[in-house]
Formats: sequence, C-alpha cells, structure tokens
Amino acid sequence: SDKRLDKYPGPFIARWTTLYKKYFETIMHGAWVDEVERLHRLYGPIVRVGPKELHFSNPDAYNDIYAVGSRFAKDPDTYSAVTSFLHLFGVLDPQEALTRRTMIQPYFSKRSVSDRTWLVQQKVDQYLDELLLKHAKDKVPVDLEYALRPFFSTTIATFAFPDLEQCHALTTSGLASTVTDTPDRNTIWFLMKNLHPVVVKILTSTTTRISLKEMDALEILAADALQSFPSDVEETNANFFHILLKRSQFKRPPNPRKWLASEALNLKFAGVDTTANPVFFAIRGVLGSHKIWDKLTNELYDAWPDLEGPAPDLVTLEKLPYLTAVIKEGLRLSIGVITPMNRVVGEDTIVAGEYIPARTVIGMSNSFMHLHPDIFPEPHVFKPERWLQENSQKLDKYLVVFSRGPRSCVGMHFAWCMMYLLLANMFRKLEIYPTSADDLRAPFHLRDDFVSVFVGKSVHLHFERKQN
Ligand code: HEM
Repeated sequence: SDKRLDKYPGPFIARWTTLYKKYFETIMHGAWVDEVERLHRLYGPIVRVGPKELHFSNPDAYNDIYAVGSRFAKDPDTYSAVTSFLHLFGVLDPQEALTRRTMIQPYFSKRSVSDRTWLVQQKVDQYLDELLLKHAKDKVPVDLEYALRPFFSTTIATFAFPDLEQCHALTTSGLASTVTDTPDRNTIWFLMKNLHPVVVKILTSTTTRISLKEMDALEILAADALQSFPSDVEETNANFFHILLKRSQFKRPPNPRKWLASEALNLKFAGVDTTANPVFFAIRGVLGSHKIWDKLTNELYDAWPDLEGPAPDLVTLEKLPYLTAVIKEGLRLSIGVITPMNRVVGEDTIVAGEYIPARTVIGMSNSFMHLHPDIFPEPHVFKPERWLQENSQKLDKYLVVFSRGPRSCVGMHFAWCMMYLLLANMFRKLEIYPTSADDLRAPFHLRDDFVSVFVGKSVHLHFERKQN
C-alpha cells in the first residue's frame, strides 16, 4: 500500500489489492464503473480505488487529467490488452505517441475526410439497399444492435484502402474480403486484459481466427505499399499505408510490415463499436419519440427536397442543427470509452486543486461528464433539444466522447462524417417501422468493456423506400 495516498478515502481492501477492481471488471461482468459511481456517492469527489489508483468525479478534474498540456503516460495496467501490439493506441509514452500521431493524423484530417466523403456515401447507399432487400416489411426485421457494426467495419476498411481491389496478391488469394469482414463483437477487453494470452486465444477463437486472417491480408497490403514506396501516388488517391510511409520516412517504427498491418487492424478496433454505439442510441432515441422523429425528418426534407437529386454533401449536413443535436445526444448516451482511461502521474502534480504524488494512477470515466445531472438534467433521457437552447454551446465542453488533448481520438472527423451521412440518408430515404414501441423506451444499462456495451432490449426494424 502507498502511504502517500492514505489521505484519500475509499474501501479499505482497495488500498491493498487491485483484485477489488478486477473482481468487478471480470466476475461482475464489467460493473467497475457502476461500483466507482457507488464509491463516489459514499466517499466524495476523489476516491482511492486501488493501491496506487485514484478516481475523480468532479468535471474540473477531466481537463487536468486529459486536456491539452497533459503530459501523463497511459497506465500500463489499464492498457495491458494492447501494449504488445505495434499500433499507436498501445503506445504508453507521451513523447513517442506524439511522433506516431503525426504519421496517422493526416489521413484522418478534416481535409482528407472531406476528399474521401464520396467513399462513405457509396457505402451508405449500398448499406441502405441491403437493409431494404433483407428487411422489407414481409421479411425478418433487422436487429439494430448487430446490424450497424458490419457497416462501420466495411466503411472503415474501404476508407483506409480505397484501392483494395487493385492488390493482385489479395484478390487472387481470396483474402481481400477478410479486410472488410468483421467479427460479431469487436473486443472482449477485460478478458484480454486479465487472463493469460494463451487462454485468451482459445476463448476468443472466433475473433482471433478472423483477426489473424485479416492480419495476413493486411501484411500483404503492407508489403505491397513498402515495395512501391516512395510512390508517386497523389495524396488524394493515397491509401492509409502510403500516407503512413510518407510521414514516417525519417523515423519509422521497427518491422514496418507488421507495424503497418497492426495500425490498420487497430482502426477497426478503435472505430467500429465506438461509432456503432452512438448511431444505435441516436436511431433508438429518434424512433422512440414521434416529436423528435418528425423534427428530424422535416429538417432533412427541407435540406434534401428531391430524392432524385444528389444527397447533400457533408458541409450541408454539418449545418443542420437538429441532425447535429441528434448525433450529439447519441454520442453522449453511448459514453464512448466508458472505462476510466487511466494515466500515470510522472512528477508530483495538482489535479482538481489537490496535490497528487508522482507515480499515482489517475482517471475519470466519461460517464461522470455525460451523465452529470447538473449539466445534463434527466441524463438518461434522449433529448436533442438540450443542445439547441440558448447558451447550449457551453455544453460542448462536457461532451468528451472523443476524450481530450494529446491522446484524444484521431478518427474524430471521420467518425462524424460516417454518422452524418448514415443517419441523414437513413431518415430521409427510408420509411422505418419499429416492431415494438415499448422496446424503444425500455430501461437499459451500460456494461464496461473498455467501450460501453448496451444491455437492454434491442431494436427491431423493417424498412421501405420513401417515395419522395
Ligand atoms: C464516435 C466514434 C468514436 C469514438 C467515441 C472514439 C473515441 C476515442 C477515444 C475516447 C480515444 C482515446 C482512447 C484512450 O485514450 O484510451 C480514441 C482514440 C483513438 N481513436 Fe477513436 N473514437 C471513435 C471513432 C474512431 C474512428 C472511426 C477511428 C478510425 C477509423 C478512430 C481511431 C482512433 C485511434 C487510432 C485512436 C488512438 C489515438 C492514440 O492512441 O493516441 N476512432 N478514440
């Protein structure tokens, strides 16, 4: 036990062992954040939740821990499931991460996303056609909880590799499609974090099998890119690997083929569940209230009166206030990464006005921001209107779904682009028929598996094409 932290209140057992936390993470199926909430009600705004670990609940602490200027490293224990991978997300050291982010960011910049929006629109069109074909009124309804993930998985892969079909080695080996495939659920984080790797491999055999095949495919793509580097491909036509290689010319991580493949695999790990969850909450919330549903469809109708004409571009959609509020509300309720993204204090420091000694592990779950009843009254209710009041802009600083600062999400603009296009097209082009209105308003719970997992009644839908 670390005596320097004795002044912070918390359960006695947590002073001595991390098993207290592990018990809630694993045996209690991801109930750690629920327990932390209970502890804050009992002990106040700073709780000692482990021998070296403090959790904060006051919104002021969030900026101190995560925002611009934060120089804390990621906590090796929290991220142990990913530190053996070669991708950026698994990098703990802030300096190393800074260098690695400059290699990846250009591909996901606002400009680059705007240049590649047509790829997303193409995927949205294909996806809606598929929904209409498979889930028309006389067919089985779609289970929305599972139906969104494949869309994001294919769209992310296509966005990263628009030229996938031109890789001869992949198309002839039949491996090309594994890049766009997705396992049912992307992660079993706490299993990966807390069990021996061999046991994990056996237990997660489906995920592992698909990921391994996908890794093979990505390594072939990587070898291709390495062979043709330096390439004369223009930036707008470049794939993710071309940009990574260009930006890492002078200092490249060792084993470039494996590094590139790992970086690409992580895009799905980082981008599929995280984006599918808010879209699920947005659709569920809109369909759950006729008032909200009407407002959204009217706004979309005004922006896109003639369905025969082209879909509105991203810039137009970004200016639609109600659609934007619907997405923000989806993001807020989904929480994003729900687990406290723990950081290690390098030198003695001040957080939320308190002196914190070096080597302390500190963190704050996004849920303490997104579900704060003083900031978001009736926090569990889907209310786009809360983002549309006078002074609502001040709420934006409490929406921390992409986290903040030097380790915040690099795929943020791309995620917004996918959410705008999918939701606008879905609600403008499709008549949507939920099979049960009650299911849309049933209580739900969020399980912590790093990214939040919805536990509640799913949403089942039929579709028809709107005539105009
Ligand atoms: C709404 C959807 C998304 C949410 C809520 C989200 C949220 C986050 C959060 C909270 C982090 C920081 C994690 C941490 O510190 O442990 C993060 C990192 C990251 N995200 Fe996202 N993300 C989303 C979509 C995406 C997409 C679509 C991509 C790319 C395809 C992406 C790529 C990444 C990468 C590469 C990192 C690692 C950054 C680093 O380690 O410095 N994300 N994301």
